[in-house]
Amino acid sequence: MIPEIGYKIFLTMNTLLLWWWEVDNELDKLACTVLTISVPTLLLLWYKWITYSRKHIPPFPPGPYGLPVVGYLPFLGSNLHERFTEMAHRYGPIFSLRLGRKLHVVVNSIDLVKVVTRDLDQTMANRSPPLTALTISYGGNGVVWSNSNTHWRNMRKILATQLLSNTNLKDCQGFRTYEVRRLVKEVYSKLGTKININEIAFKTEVDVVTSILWGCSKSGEGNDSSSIGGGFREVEFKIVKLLGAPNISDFLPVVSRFDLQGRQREMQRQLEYVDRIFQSIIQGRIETNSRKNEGEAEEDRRKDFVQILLELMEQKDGSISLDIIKIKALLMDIVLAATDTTSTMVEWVISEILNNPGVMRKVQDELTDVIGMNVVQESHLPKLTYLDAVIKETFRVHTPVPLLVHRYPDESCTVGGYTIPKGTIVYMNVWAIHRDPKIWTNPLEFMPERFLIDKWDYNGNNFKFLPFGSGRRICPGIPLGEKMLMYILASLLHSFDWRLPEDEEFELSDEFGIVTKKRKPLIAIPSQRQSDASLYF
Ligand code: HEM
Repeated sequence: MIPEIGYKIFLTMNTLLLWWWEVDNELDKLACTVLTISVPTLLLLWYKWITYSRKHIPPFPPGPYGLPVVGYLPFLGSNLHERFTEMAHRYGPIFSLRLGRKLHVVVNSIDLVKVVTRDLDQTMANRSPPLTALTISYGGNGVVWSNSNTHWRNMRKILATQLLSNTNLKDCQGFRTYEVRRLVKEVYSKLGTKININEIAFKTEVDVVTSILWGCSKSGEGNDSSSIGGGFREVEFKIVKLLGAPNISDFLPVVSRFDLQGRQREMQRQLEYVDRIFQSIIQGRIETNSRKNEGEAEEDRRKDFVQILLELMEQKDGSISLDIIKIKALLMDIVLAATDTTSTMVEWVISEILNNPGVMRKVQDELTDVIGMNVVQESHLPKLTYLDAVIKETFRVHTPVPLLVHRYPDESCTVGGYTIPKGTIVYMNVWAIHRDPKIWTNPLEFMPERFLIDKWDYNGNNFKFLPFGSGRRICPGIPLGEKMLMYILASLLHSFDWRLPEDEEFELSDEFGIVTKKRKPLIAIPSQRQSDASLYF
């Protein structure tokens, strides 16, 4: 049977060959010869090229297998930063995992973070906002979730020159002093009672930030007529939780319109709450401005950020294109980025100080030396080097944004010898770097002294220590964040002794989110530390 089939194939080939060479003139014969030689040669070359390039395109980073359709999603668990660190021990400093349809890559070493944020900073500068982030950022119209484009550059420029410049921060010193003094006064009125540290720090930070943003809408220092309101902390906590929670709609776009977990709807509700506040501030300001234009007497006051943005919006030279949506998106970014991070850090620092009596003693000794029997002022802050080291050590151990905000390459690239295809979500696990025993001695021990040796800052140039990120997407709010942390902590620790309530369990575990917080809120009891009661008013 088989020889018969072989014979038939041979006959067919023979017939085809005879037909191929059946030509009448010399020119056709030449064409046949050229084709007979060139087609197999080209095929051979093409085959060689494919096998060569397959061998020379680096592979994807190693990683676990997942299930069809959902990938590794069901196995992730909740504390992503810890899970990713465990996986790095297994798969190496760079690994990949498929979540639904999307490839995710996690980078866990200083060398590779340097590649992402320095060598490939431009390629990796985009974001791919989750759907909840798109909702809360008015469609990615702010800074945090915007791609690296002209709009993003303009927004960062406005932040750097109009909001966070040295001059503006200096001009706003009065707001900070007022709110921090108010905090001390409030705690003084509650001596001996249980206080939720995050709650009081959050309120102070929100009041400072909103004063800088729209202070001129407040009818005077201390008058809360345009305050963002008591319910805002709960709303912000929900927003931050939703931003960090995995959403099936992001991983399986085919089901996204059903919003199976209800996360986009929940975020929409939070947006509506905050939007009502922004709308009333902006609308009120537009009306005030138009009354001024009609000749109403103008007070000689510094311009707040909302006023600056509205004036930029009116500029017709086309250098910056702003509209009300973009203004609201920028306000949202600032309020969200500045407040929860700062209050979370105040809570972690005081927790670590309470957990380490030796550290508490040294902090208080320094405060006594530098400030003595006076009210804490911003001019004291640069002299508090030990407190500064305590804050940095807390950033290392309890990194509040442990995976930074992910990057999203706009073209395929190579990191650590592996291919990262265009459109991969890239996380930088700075939490793992901050606890890497190859980099830090006794990394799990709280030792502020390590930050007294050498010069450390938050500018993302020392890749061992990146609590604010690095590269072009580094946090622009460092000057304000750093100042507020020092000021609130110095004031709370100089004015009061703190102790833990006996009936409350104290522990230091965390709960993952885009801002990773203390799992159990810190409750502490203040007592008066300064004999002079006038220091509290
Ligand atoms: C303790 C306080 C703060 C911490 C720990 C913190 C941390 C961070 C981190 C880790 C990032 C992401 C960086 C990256 O992706 O590489 C970030 C981005 C950002 N932060 Fe902060 N931040 C703080 C305070 C502030 C303040 C006070 C502001 C504004 C007034 C602010 C505004 C922003 C903005 C707008 C971005 C997005 C930058 C971009 O995508 O280009 N942050 N922050």
